Amino acid sequence: MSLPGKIVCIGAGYVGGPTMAMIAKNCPMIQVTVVDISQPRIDAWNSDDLPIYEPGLDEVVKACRGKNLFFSTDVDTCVAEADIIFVSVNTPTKTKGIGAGMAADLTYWESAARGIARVSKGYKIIVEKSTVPVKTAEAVEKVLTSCADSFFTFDVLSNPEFLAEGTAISDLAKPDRVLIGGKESDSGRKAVACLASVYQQWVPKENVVCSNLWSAELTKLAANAVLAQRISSMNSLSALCEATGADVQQVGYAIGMDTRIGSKFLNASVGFGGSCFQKDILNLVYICDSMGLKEVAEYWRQVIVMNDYQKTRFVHRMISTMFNTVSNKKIGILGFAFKKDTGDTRETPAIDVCRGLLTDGAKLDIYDPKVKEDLIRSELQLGKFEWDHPQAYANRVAGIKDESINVSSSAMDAARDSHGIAILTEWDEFKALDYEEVFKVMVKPAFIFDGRNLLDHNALRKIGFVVYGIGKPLDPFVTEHKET
Ligand SMILES: NC(=O)c1ccc[n+]([C@@H]2O[C@H](COP(=O)([O-])OP(=O)(O)OC[C@H]3O[C@@H](n4cnc5c(N)ncnc54)[C@H](O)[C@@H]3O)[C@@H](O)[C@H]2O)c1
Ligand SMILES: O=c1ccn([C@@H]2O[C@H](COP(=O)(O)OP(=O)(O)O[C@H]3O[C@H](CO)[C@@H](O)[C@H](O)[C@H]3O)[C@@H](O)[C@H]2O)c(=O)[nH]1
Repeated sequence: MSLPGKIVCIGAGYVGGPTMAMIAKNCPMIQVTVVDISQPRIDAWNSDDLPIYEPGLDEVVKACRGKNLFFSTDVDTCVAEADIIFVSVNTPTKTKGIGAGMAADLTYWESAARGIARVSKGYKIIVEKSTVPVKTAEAVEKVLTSCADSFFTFDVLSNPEFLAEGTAISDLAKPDRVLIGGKESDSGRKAVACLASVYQQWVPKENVVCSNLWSAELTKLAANAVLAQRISSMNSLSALCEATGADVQQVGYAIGMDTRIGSKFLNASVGFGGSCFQKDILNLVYICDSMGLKEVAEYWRQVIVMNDYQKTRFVHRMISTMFNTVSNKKIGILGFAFKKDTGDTRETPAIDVCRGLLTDGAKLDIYDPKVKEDLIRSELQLGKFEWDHPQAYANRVAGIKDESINVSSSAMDAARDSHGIAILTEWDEFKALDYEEVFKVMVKPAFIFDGRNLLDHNALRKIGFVVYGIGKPLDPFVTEHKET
């Protein structure tokens, strides 16, 4: 199967940028262009300060940019010239209308498809890279057939992306699998083989899996649902551990040794975040509901219910431990990103925890090594699901007062004069802090609420801290959690 000459990707985001950089790196004979409607984003991709932080990304981009990797806002020309068009635009949760708060908003997808139809001639392969509801390929096909020139022929493939942020480059370099779904027709099979040949430049053949279109679309939602379900399962057990004196890390370790279960994704936490898990599960629940599968919808909905419960539980635990009031108390928030090694704050549990504390009158001092002050402030003011809608920054949430929030440039500054510290992201640098010094600068009793079970709790207790860890036996000082 001959390789394509030119690939374009519509959407220069967390997926489009790194994925295309990896294709460019491994396929020097292919010209890869990433296009976007956002001029600032493209400018950043063309600069030394890339728009996203991802370990190893700078090196890959710098090695290929200007050779066979390009970033451009000239969407029409690049699409017209490409043999394969990846579509990696955002597919956020709808904020209004039918399915608001649940269904995927396909506005950006449809607009990309109409753009392709407008400028395309000859034969092209259109690849769904965005996470989309099952049967989106059918809708895309209808848009392309009704809007395009009669000289345009195409195949639509589903090639969902499974990279995780923070490890995107290593995930892309050695993916567990690459999944390609296509139509079971001659043309569909050829298109699948063509895309597979691109990945096979660096991914072993046996790791490139082919399926029908609908299986590939559903697999993406299912994979995220199952991963998130494991975390919610452990988080539910963490509440039981605290009630019984069991230790969720010991439980997770022992069940993970069962090879049928496996050890990954069993860490209880303050809650899962990120742009995908909640959005994709809500989408799955909406699809099940739409198909009349109420019990199935309810089953998956519980994964989100448990995640929300965990974030609320953490805030309640903090407040009840600090003598049932945080009013006017300074609290240091260490970590705002949804996980370490990323500056991404989309759906980070820190938003809900911070809002919960602010509602109870706390003064927050927030530090994250990779998240800038403006982003922290706007995240705390945006309505639910609005982060992925470009127009949303105009509609700030009323009631969050800027003066209740300070953003510091070091963990020590955030901790100074605080009554308590909450660890909300598992950044390595929080493990290396000098906690003797931290203890000295805090108000006593000094509380640490470890939302990631990152620190050595016994060592902290020896210094004098009162410590709460998710799902860990309770410090005698920590009051029993009571729902209010
Ligand atoms: N972030 C992840 O780790 C991840 C992983 C796997 C899958 N996904 C899925 O991939 C998709 C993209 O996610 P992301 O995190 O990269 O989003 P993102 O918001 O970072 O990037 C999307 C980009 O698409 C651009 N865009 C929107 N409409 C456009 C159009 N018509 N023409 C050109 N550009 C357009 C936006 O300006 C934006 O820069 C989503 O469906 C997401 O669910 C994300
Ligand atoms: O044991 C665990 C593992 C993760 N998390 C949290 O879960 C969230 C998601 O983490 P992770 O899955 O590592 O990052 P994402 O970048 O959101 O990646 C997920 O979502 C992507 C977008 O769909 C998929 O491509 C990936 O396969 C899938 O792992 C983060 O808040 C983590 O802190 C836990 O609380 N406990």
